[in-house]
Amino acid sequence: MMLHIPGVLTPDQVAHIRARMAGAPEWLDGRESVGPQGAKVKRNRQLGEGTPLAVELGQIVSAALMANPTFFSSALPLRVLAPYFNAYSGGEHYGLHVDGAIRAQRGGGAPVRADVSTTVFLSEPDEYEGGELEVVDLYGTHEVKLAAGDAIVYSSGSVHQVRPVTSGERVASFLWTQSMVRDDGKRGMLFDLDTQIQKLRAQHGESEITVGLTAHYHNLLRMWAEV
Ligand SMILES: O=C(O)CCC(=O)C(=O)O
Ligand SMILES: [Fe+2]
Repeated sequence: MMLHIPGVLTPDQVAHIRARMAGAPEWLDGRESVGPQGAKVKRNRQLGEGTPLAVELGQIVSAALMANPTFFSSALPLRVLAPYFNAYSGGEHYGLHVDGAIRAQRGGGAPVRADVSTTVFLSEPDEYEGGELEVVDLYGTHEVKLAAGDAIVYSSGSVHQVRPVTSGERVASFLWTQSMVRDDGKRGMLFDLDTQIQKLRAQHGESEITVGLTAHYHNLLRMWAEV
């Protein structure tokens, strides 16, 4: 499942994050945070993991995502890893790769299984050329380039890449989530069911039918969720 979630961050939050990141000494070569396969195709910069600045800005992004009902319903988050921040310019890119399935938590804690990948765009599409996030799934290749503050949520099992940024600069935040529902197909079905129940409730109010369907949703969650 791939889902575009508009307006995860407000324009003020985007402006604040960008002002804090601009010219910060914490920017490092993105190859420092990947294994040998990723390092061959990765050319970008990232805010140093665990630096006070990355932690401070990461908290804004995590809090906004966790407060977003569409993110919650689509990702069904159990554990959310601290967000990262990246920047691409001057032809920088991140070639075809897959995100590692198991990720250590900074500062200890149980490892997290990456089920859902999220990119929150921090640059407007007209600020740079190229830089599309291309996600390959069963249905083909999907090109994603969203407004600043919008997020894309996709399966961490998908091969993907960030196309070279040929002019301007693309900055973004990205993170991994372990979902209560590991399987992408089941998670997608739960999201669809929840969305339809919400629409039914909005159009016709609460009724015996919405209560019955909500019971069905929770019974599926009980069957499929790990907590
Ligand atoms: O910048 C993005 O949209 C995604 C970055 C990415 O795929 C990664 O760092 O693993
Ligand atoms: Fe990736």
